[in-house]
Amino acid sequence: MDNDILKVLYSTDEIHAACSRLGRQIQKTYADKVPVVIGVLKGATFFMSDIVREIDTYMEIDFIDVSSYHGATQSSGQVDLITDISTDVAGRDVLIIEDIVDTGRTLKFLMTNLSERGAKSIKVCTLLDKPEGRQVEAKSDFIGFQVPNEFVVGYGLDYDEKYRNLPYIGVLKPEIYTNN
Ligand SMILES: O=P(O)(O)OC[C@H]1O[C@H](OP(=O)(O)OP(=O)(O)O)[C@H](O)[C@@H]1O
Ligand code: HPA
Ligand SMILES: [Mg+2]
Repeated sequence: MDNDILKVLYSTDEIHAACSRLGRQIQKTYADKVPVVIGVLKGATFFMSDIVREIDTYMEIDFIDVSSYHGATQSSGQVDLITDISTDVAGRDVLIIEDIVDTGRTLKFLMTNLSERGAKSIKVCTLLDKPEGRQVEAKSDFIGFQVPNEFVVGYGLDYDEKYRNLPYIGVLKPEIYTNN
């Protein structure tokens, strides 16, 4: 897999340091609350499992599976809800955990969906923010890194469902997706 990577953006150690930093910020924000922390599948799997262990407060965790890239490097423009959370979020403080905010469509969909169900507050923590990709407004409260407008993979992020298990985050060589 390493041969398919143009450049490494964030090493395992840098990702771990970002999780610690974000965890401290989140812990302060929710010190006297019991948030519902929702990981967005599949991309946020590894980030979710690492970050919640950096936050020493009571919390509940749940997962929601939404999809819009369907293995491609461009958003289909349509966000599909594959599997819903099982928690009732009415009146609850919700923290969404994302791997990346790119066009902003997934986050906008989630914010609308969760606020319609009566969440008391909704905050967003994303490991990666790609502001140049934005098509709709979407703001995060806790951000690990700002990435350039390139297609990135690893640590949960996929191309064609692959590369999620890379332990670092890198830019995929364009010939990998332009040849397919
Ligand atoms: O800001 P956006 O342009 O909406 O992109 C961000 C979303 O896209 C990816 O999910 P994807 O649809 O690829 O599903 P996956 O997590 O299962 O790979 C990623 O994990 C984010 O959830
Ligand atoms: O750059 C990206 N890489 C992988 N998945 C993504 N989903 C949105 N943007 C990206
Ligand atoms: Mg994907």
